Amino acid sequence: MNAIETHGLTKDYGNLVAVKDLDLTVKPGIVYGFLGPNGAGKSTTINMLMGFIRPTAGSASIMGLDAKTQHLEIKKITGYLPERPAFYDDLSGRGNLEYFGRLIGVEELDGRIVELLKTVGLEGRGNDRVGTYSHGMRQRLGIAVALLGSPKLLILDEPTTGLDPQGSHDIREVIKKLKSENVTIFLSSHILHEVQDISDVVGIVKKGRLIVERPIEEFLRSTEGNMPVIEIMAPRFEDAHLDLVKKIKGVGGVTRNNGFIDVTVESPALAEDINIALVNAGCRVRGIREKMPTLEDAFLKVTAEGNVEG
Ligand SMILES: Nc1ncnc2c1ncn2[C@@H]1O[C@H](COP(=O)(O)OP(=O)(O)OP(=O)(O)O)[C@@H](O)[C@H]1O
Repeated sequence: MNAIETHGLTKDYGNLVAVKDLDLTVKPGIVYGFLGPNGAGKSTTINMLMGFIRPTAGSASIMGLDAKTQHLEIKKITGYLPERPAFYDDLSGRGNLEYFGRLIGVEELDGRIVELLKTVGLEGRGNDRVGTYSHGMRQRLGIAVALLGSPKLLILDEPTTGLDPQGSHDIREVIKKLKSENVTIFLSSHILHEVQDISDVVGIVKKGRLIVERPIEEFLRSTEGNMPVIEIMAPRFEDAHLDLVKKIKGVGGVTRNNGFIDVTVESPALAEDINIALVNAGCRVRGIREKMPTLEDAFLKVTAEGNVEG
C-alpha cells in the first residue's frame, strides 16, 4: 500500500486553478521531496491530503484511507508540521506538548515528551514559555508536536525555512533517523541542497501540475541531458593520458575543466576501467567520482517555461 496516492486531484479557487489533475505516488518508507516555485500548489495539495480543504475533483488517500471521508483516522497516523506552526505562547514547550498529546490520546505522555524534547534538541528549554522561543525553537517544537503520535507518515511544510545552519542540520538528522525507523516523510521545501541530501524521490509541481516524479538520482541524471560525467583529479594528467582515456570503449569525450578532467561515459561503472588504465599508464589519480548535477540546476531547468512532461 502506498503512503500517499492521489488521482486527478484538483483544487480551483474561482478561476484560479491551484492544483490540477495531480497523480502523486509516495511509496512507504521513503523521503519524498515535494518541490515547486512559489504559488505552484504545494500547500494546497498538503491541505487536501490532511483533509483541511476539499478537492474540487479527484481523490487522495493516505495509507489507504480516503482524505475526504477518513480525515480523523488520517490525523491519527500522520504527523503534520504546517508552514507556520501555532502554539499557546503562554504555555511552555512541555505544556504545549502535554496539551496536544492529551488531545490525540498519547499513552505514557510524560515519557514521550521527555524523549521528543531530546529528539528535537529542546531539552534545556522545555520549561520556558513558547512566547520566548526563537523561530528555530518554534520549528523544533512543531516537529516534536508532529511526532507526538508516533506517526507512520510525516508531512513537513518547509520545516527548515529560517533556521540557522545548525538548526537545519539537526532537523535533517531527525528526518534521516525517522526514515531509518521506516517513517515515510513527505517534505515540501525550497532549500534544494537539503532536499538533495535527504530525499529518495522528488515530485515537482508547476502551476498546479506535476511535471516530474522520479527517484532523485535518475532525475538528476536525466537533466544532464545526455551521458553521465566522471570527474578525475590527477594533477599530472598529460595529453597522452587524455588520448588513452578517449580510446576506452564507452567513453564519449574527455575535457579539461578547472584542474579536473571531465569524461562523459555511457555508464558510471566505467570509472573503474578508466582508473585502472590511467594507473597502468603511470598517471597518479588522486580522485575519481561521478559528477552529479545539483538539484538546484535540475530544478531550474525543468521549471523553466515550456517544460511540462506528460
Ligand atoms: N484560500 C485561497 N483562496 C484563493 N486562492 C488561493 C487560496 N489558497 C491558495 N490560493 C492560490 O493557489 C495557488 C497555490 O498556492 P499554494 O499556497 O498552494 O502554493 P505553494 O506552492 O505552497 O507556494 P509557496 O511555495 O509560496 O508556499 C496560489 O496562486 C495561491 O494564491
